[in-house]
Amino acid sequence: MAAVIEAKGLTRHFGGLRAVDGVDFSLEHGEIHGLIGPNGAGKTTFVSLLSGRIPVQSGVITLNGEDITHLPAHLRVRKGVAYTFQITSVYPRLSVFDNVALAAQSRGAADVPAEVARALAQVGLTGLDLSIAGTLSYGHQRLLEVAMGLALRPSVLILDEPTQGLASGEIDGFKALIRSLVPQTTILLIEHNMDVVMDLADRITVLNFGQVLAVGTPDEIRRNRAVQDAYLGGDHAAG
Ligand SMILES: Nc1ncnc2c1ncn2[C@@H]1O[C@H](COP(=O)(O)OP(=O)(O)OP(=O)(O)O)[C@@H](O)[C@H]1O
Repeated sequence: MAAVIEAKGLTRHFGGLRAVDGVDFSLEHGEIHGLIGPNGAGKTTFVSLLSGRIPVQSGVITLNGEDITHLPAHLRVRKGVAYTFQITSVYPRLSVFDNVALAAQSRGAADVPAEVARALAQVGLTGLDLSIAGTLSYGHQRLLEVAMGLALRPSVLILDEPTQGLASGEIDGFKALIRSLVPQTTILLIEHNMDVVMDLADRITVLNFGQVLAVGTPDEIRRNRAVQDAYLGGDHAAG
């Protein structure tokens, strides 16, 4: 498999804090790649660097071989990299339809209503078009966020803790959704729910103190001693 996104030596410090510290990373076409690590390990900062939400201090990011290290976030979206970040990206006073329509319009979709219907069907929110987004359950707002990401028709979809707030009965549906998206869409998934990430991911990267602790299949990661130590021992809580 070829890399769709590659990062080399990616670094972002906040003052003396090494949030992301020389990370090498490769996202292969069509895979579901889990990104895990204890709280504060640098996961959100790392994907924010990939999406262009915050600037890189040093290192290089390539997308299909093209250097995008300094490309503004909206141009990365246009090139197919969509990052659905925490719930703040949903407009709570707008309808479900309008939220997804904004995303579809932003990439110049020809038939916005059809695009909205497609994205809502993919995440299982059909029928809630006219609901005001802010009145949805938290779990449904997370799915709405995914629908907004899908309306961008991304080749890479970065999801930051998408199952947070989902009821356990909704998690199976979410897993089926993610599986239905690959291989057309490549998925990078920050996930605290170990069962979800172990079940879904083809490969997992573990960050710890801003650095890559391990990369491997779920089985390899489960058996990795350094990973076990980072989660079970150490001086910070498990994520
Ligand atoms: N804008 C910022 N200014 C200063 N420090 C920051 C900033 N953003 C993140 N940090 C710090 O960088 C470190 C990495 O944070 P980050 O949110 O990337 O970790 P994370 O692995 O996503 O954590 P969590 O699992 O808790 O979401 C933390 O110590 C955090 O406090």
